[in-house]
Amino acid sequence: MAEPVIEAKGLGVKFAMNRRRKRSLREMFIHGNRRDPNKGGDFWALRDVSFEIAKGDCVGIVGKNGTGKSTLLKLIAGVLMPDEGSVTVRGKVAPLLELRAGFSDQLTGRENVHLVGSLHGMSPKTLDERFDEIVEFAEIGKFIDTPVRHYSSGMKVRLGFALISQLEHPIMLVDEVLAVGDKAFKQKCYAKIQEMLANDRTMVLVSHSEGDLKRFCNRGLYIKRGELVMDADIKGALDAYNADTKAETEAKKKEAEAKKKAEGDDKAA
Ligand SMILES: Nc1ncnc2c1ncn2[C@@H]1O[C@H](COP(=O)(O)OP(=O)(O)OP(=O)(O)O)[C@@H](O)[C@H]1O
Repeated sequence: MAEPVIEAKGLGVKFAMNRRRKRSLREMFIHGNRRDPNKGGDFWALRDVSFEIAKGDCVGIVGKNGTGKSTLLKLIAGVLMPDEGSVTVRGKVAPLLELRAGFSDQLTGRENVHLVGSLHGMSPKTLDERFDEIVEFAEIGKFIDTPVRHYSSGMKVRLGFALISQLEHPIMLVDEVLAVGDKAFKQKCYAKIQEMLANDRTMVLVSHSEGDLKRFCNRGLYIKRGELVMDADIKGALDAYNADTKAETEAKKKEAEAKKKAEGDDKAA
């Protein structure tokens, strides 16, 4: 049997709860330059996550906000190192993470396309040949010579997608990108992704859109509080996630009703 393209074994990442954020002047004035010890400490954003992804698979990662989906993509992309376990990726990765392709705000769209394209291994010749196609796909027009900091989030995503989808790398990582584009752009992205998957590429997609996940993915990983609780076909993973969400909503509703009733009983007494 062929080796998996992506292989995660016992993956774990922990973050410092209160470490990386700089303090505002106001907070420094109130608290001094000391950290609040109660807010410190580490927490595991992902723990003991193991799975294998075969060539040609399109895997959707589902789960609530803050459960570790983007963290998992960053581990696969190699931009984050695990604290436990390992991830082996066999092949080059085209990453479209965090609604941008790694663009620098102060550079123009044109400069970014050349810089980021070459960082991903595109030759100057290929970049020149494909430049017009990239700009046309992104519908950026004359704004290609404007610094990216003046772009709307939709424009950044369009240019990022147009560039990264030109890479011929066998593995594509996509984080919530499809949520940002307008309807017409989404249709173009769908067609492009279908084309890439038809060419036997492997894709890992993080999305909160059930429609997008069902459209592309044959498999689903459901992550709950940093743990992989379901590795199944996409319908199975979504069904498990939806069932948990429904149960949580009902439990919260019951809790609120009980609280309201107790308050009413107190008033009546
Ligand atoms: N660099 C970091 N430093 C500290 N904590 C982090 C860092 N990156 C992520 N986290 C925390 O790790 C947890 C998982 O974050 P992650 O972005 O992976 O969640 P997610 O499932 O992708 O969420 P969403 O659906 O909202 O995008 C969250 O609690 C988040 O606040």
